[in-house]
Amino acid sequence: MKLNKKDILEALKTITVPGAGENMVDSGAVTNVLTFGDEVIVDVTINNPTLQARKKTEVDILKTIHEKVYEKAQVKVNVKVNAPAAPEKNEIKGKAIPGIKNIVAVASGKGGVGKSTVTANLAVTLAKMGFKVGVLDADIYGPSMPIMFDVASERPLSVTIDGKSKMKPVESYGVKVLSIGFFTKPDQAVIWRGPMAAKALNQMIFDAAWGELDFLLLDLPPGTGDIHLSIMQALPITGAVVVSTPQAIALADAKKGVAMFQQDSINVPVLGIIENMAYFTPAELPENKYYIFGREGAKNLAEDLDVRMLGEIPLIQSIREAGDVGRPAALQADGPLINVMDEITRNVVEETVRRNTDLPPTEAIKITTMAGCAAVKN
Ligand SMILES: Nc1ncnc2c1ncn2[C@@H]1O[C@H](COP(=O)(O)OP(=O)(O)OP(=O)(O)O)[C@@H](O)[C@H]1O
Repeated sequence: MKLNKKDILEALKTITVPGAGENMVDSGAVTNVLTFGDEVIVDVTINNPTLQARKKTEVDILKTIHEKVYEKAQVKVNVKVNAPAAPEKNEIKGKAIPGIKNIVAVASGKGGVGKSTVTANLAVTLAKMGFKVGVLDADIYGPSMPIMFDVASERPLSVTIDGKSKMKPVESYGVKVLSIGFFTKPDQAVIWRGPMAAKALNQMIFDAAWGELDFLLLDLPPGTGDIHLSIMQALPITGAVVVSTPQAIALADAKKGVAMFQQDSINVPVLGIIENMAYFTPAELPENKYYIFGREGAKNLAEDLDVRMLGEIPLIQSIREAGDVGRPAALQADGPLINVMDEITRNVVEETVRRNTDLPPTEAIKITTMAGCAAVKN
């Protein structure tokens, strides 16, 4: 069949590119259409640089041409991203920390959704991939990293670096850990309020001997309170990952979490959403998936907010057991979590690289390639 350009343009007038109100032809997003027999090449330019936006544009064009013009048309879509001009001043806030390349905040709107479990598993997976990783547990309401890394009875030692006394993070499974939990008794209610907690956190960052780190994961307290603001003002946060479970109530809070980071005055890029406890898989029936808390809620939320869905973590008994005994489940030799965590971690690295390409380089945003990360190359 010989396709004609006019029919293609008419069909493309029925769809938009992400973020645009007008259809993709009238908005000027479609910059060229070429037809040869049953082949079509569509050049389209979009403003949104995310992988989802590019994929969605491509799929929408493909589907529309197949549905409205010719179902066997061979369609090639060239998506160009009209990258926003690099901001004049670096958007990263706070002082850059020498040696720390990326600070990734792990947040959740609601408590108990598994934010700390995800942080611990992300950390050990990044370390397995060859990255230098630190975890800073800033969850003043329930610091859980000392237990999750089996270092609850340890305390950071003091070391002298360049004549200054510094706090040496405790090391476990190749990950350097500092936690507000090291400075409180386990049974003591933590009633620190924002400024005090922020001061303690500042010390754990600026007065700590982290050494060289590719990633410092920051386990934030749940919610969107004052303490978050203090932390984000004090620290050069590269990007944030938001953890949610599939229930509507958790998703509503996750949405607030994403909105907090995206607020103009904060403007911390959201790397994506991770859905935890996405489905239940019993150990004896590893192929079965039971969506007990609802299905694809986080995926829909990610699409809605136009942020990346980084992956789904199942509800598995061994994840809870591993957390309780202080050996993150991602360290197991195999099991249902390994592939899932590898994929999510790769996605986090990918999004960090993408985000760093869009901003001018600073001390805080140095990872610009994924070279050296064997697992990422797979
Ligand atoms: N995917 C999972 N499968 C099984 N258990 C899980 C999973 N994720 C988290 N858990 C368990 O749920 C409990 C809460 O998890 P976690 O402490 O990580 O939540 P949190 O969001 O960090 O909580 P907080 O509100 O204290 O910050 C823990 O006992 C943990 O082991």
